[in-house]
Amino acid sequence: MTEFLNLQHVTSGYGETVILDDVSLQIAKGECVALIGRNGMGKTTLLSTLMGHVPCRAGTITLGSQDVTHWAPWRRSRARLGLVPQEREIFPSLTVEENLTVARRADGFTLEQVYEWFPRLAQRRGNKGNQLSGGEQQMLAIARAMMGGPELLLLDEPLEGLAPVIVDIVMQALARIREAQGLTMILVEQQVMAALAFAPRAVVLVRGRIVYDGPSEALREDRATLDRLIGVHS
Ligand SMILES: Nc1ncnc2c1ncn2[C@@H]1O[C@H](COP(=O)(O)OP(=O)(O)OP(=O)(O)O)[C@@H](O)[C@H]1O
Repeated sequence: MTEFLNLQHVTSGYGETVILDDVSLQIAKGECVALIGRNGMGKTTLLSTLMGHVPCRAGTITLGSQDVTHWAPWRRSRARLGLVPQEREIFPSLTVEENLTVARRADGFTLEQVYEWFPRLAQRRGNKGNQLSGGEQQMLAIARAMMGGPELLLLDEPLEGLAPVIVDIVMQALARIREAQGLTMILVEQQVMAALAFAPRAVVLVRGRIVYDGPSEALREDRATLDRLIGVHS
């Protein structure tokens, strides 16, 4: 496997508190990984550590051939790390199109391209951020991240609070983006079955440590392990 992202013995946390504890993880270019676990197990902290919003206290993070362990967040974005944050963080007083164009990079994707992935956004292009439904805001958050031309896209609970029909639209768009661009993705999601169906590989965090790293399908079929590690009953 040619590693694209390589975490070696990464430890990070907040103040005195250690959250990620000696995490080692290698992800190849084009891979899609579901990062799952119960509430508070460190999934968002892992994404924040990758983005540089939470400092890495020990260990190393390499992206491509570059050691980014101590890089500032803006430098990591420039190195093509893209984040779709849980809070979406779209600009409420800007239109859809303005939200997208402020995030545009010369070597990122075009408006036409993201509208092709999300036709609903094309229809709403003149609407302000605060006039969008939750699903449209989520589509905009993903589309905006794509305007930056990421090679590694980190998604923090993109399905949270969405109606099932919108979940399908968002997942289909993500699948199209992945296929077309060979994008590497880490998907943090509480909708575990949807995440396991989408991503071929699953990583499970329990109290800041990786306790499972393997095929999603094996985990989907092993309800006892899923229940023990994540608490999935259905
Ligand atoms: N800014 C912060 N300051 C202090 N502690 C924090 C901060 N953010 C998160 N934590 C703590 O870190 C631990 C891991 O939180 P994190 O948000 O990474 O978990 P998670 O797996 O993403 O959970 P969830 O599924 O609920 O979002 C939790 O105990 C949480 O309370």
